[in-house]
Amino acid sequence: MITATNLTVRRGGRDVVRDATLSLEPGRLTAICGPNGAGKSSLLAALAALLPATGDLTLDGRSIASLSLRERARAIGFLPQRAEVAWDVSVRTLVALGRLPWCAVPGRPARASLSADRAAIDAALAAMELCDLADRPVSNLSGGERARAFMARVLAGEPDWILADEPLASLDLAHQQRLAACLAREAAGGRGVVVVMHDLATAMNHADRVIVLDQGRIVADGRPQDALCEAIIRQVWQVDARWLGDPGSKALAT
Ligand SMILES: Nc1ncnc2c1ncn2[C@@H]1O[C@H](COP(=O)(O)OP(=O)(O)OP(=O)(O)O)[C@@H](O)[C@H]1O
Repeated sequence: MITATNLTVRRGGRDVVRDATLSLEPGRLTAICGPNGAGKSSLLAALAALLPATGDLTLDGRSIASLSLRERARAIGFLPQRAEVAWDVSVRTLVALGRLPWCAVPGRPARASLSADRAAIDAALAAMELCDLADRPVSNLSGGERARAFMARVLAGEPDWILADEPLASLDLAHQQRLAACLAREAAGGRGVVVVMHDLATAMNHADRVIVLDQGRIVADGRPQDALCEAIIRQVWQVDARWLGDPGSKALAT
């Protein structure tokens, strides 16, 4: 379980996440929603201990700050909103970099065999439908293909937790649906999955829980139908919207 107590993130002289207190459970897909600038990316990065924050942050009862970088990287796979490659590599190499936390370093044995590494890389490439693109340089990919390659890098690491910042943003409709279903399956299989997303219908239809942030504060946290009810949407996004359709395939009319 990831537990944050009074987590506050200060950036540019302002508190952009204020007093966030929440417990995230494994085996669930949690969506973080909110308007632009609400603090979603800042909260996600702080939950992964990638951004300085005040307050308490623990993973299974241990302070995340006290974990080694390797332990942290094995536990939490983080997908930033704007992932970059330092130099141009093939898709397969990029995805293989997700295995780094499992590699041997002097004095410490690897916890995964080469065949386990290969299997994890192949599974991640297949899950993100990248097998045909595996030998292409990342620089030659389209925006959506590139986004899937970075997601595959996270999946290849087989982390206990997947924290992904807008992984659906540049995907076409079919790939959005398939990635949302993939993340829901990862959660059903026991991983903790936390995803920042703007598409409220995807959050409504796929998430087990939705956290709504507004101006750095958590203003709703619960089942999608409660946290994303029409009154909250009006209050937070200032849009008159109506949910249509049946549970699992709802659409938002504005
Ligand atoms: N490096 C930074 N320095 C100063 N302020 C920052 C920095 N990064 C973000 N901010 C500010 O922090 C606030 C929260 O930003 P954050 O990226 O967490 O929002 P967000 O909810 O993820 O937004 P979006 O939906 O636009 O991605 C914003 O007001 C933003 O301008």
